Amino acid sequence: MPIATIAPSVAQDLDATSDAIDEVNQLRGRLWDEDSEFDKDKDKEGFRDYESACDRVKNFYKEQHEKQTVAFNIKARMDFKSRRRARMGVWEAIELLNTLVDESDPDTSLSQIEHLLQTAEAIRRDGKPEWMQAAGLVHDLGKLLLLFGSEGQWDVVGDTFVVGCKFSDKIIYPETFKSNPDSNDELYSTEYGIYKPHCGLDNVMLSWGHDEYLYNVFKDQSYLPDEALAMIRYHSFYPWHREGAYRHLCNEKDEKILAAVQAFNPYDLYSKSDDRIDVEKLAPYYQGLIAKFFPPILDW
Ligand SMILES: O[C@H]1[C@H](O)[C@@H](O)[C@H](O)[C@@H](O)[C@H]1O
Ligand SMILES: [Fe+2]
Ligand SMILES: [Fe+2]
Repeated sequence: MPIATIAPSVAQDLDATSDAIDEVNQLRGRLWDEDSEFDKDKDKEGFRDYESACDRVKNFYKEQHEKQTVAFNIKARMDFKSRRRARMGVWEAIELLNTLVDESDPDTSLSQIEHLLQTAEAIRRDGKPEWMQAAGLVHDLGKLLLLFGSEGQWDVVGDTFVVGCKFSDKIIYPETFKSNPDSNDELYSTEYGIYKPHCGLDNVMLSWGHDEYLYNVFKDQSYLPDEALAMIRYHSFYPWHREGAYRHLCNEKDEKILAAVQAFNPYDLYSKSDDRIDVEKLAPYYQGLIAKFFPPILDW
């Protein structure tokens, strides 16, 4: 947002130099543009090639698409609300996540900490605001569910989709939904299912996994702006942000947050081919960033 649009009184109160205004705006999530320099020179062909993906990936999606039912999703949300899984800081959580290998991902063999730092570094190099760097740094922390009693990988990782209405053919391996009992349900298999036209994504149940879990953790325990929370919540929702599905369920608010989620996506996806990073060297910078956007200890 241009500086001129800030109320003069606010600027005076802050005794602001333009640098100070920039900083305030960055923290509030106002100052950013959606263009990305970062992926300009990337060869995007090799990413998300599910046709020639290995059996590990194919088997993962077969199981996920069979088991993500409405009934399971209601149960997962009740379970989330009924207990606290851990208490720790964000950096500690990042270190803990490092033990995990994501079976749904055809594109990276790096550790999770490297993927988080690569994503955040790509955002930082592109001069994006601190809140977006913070979103990049934490966006996959929801995979901690794997250590908190998930049923498997199928209820944690992978792309997300809507349950409670017809499974979109824009989801990868759409044929695997044949074995999902909801495909034969007379309500859940219709275009709108349990939803009203343009009811808004806030009122729609996305398949349970690391996005939805982490959004619920951070929505009351962070100082992240709405755009950052949307990046976290919808980053795996490729049928929506990449393939254009589910527009009949979206409202005006969703059209706005779509731009934020799409702006985030290249950093998440294409940073997977970047150079290796030095975790120890970057740790102090990112610990400082964490202190700005999160309480020292959170309930997970
Ligand atoms: O395999 C990946 C991985 O699990 C990511 O964390 C997720 O965000 C993507 O949507 C998925 O395709
Ligand atoms: Fe993810
Ligand atoms: Fe990611």
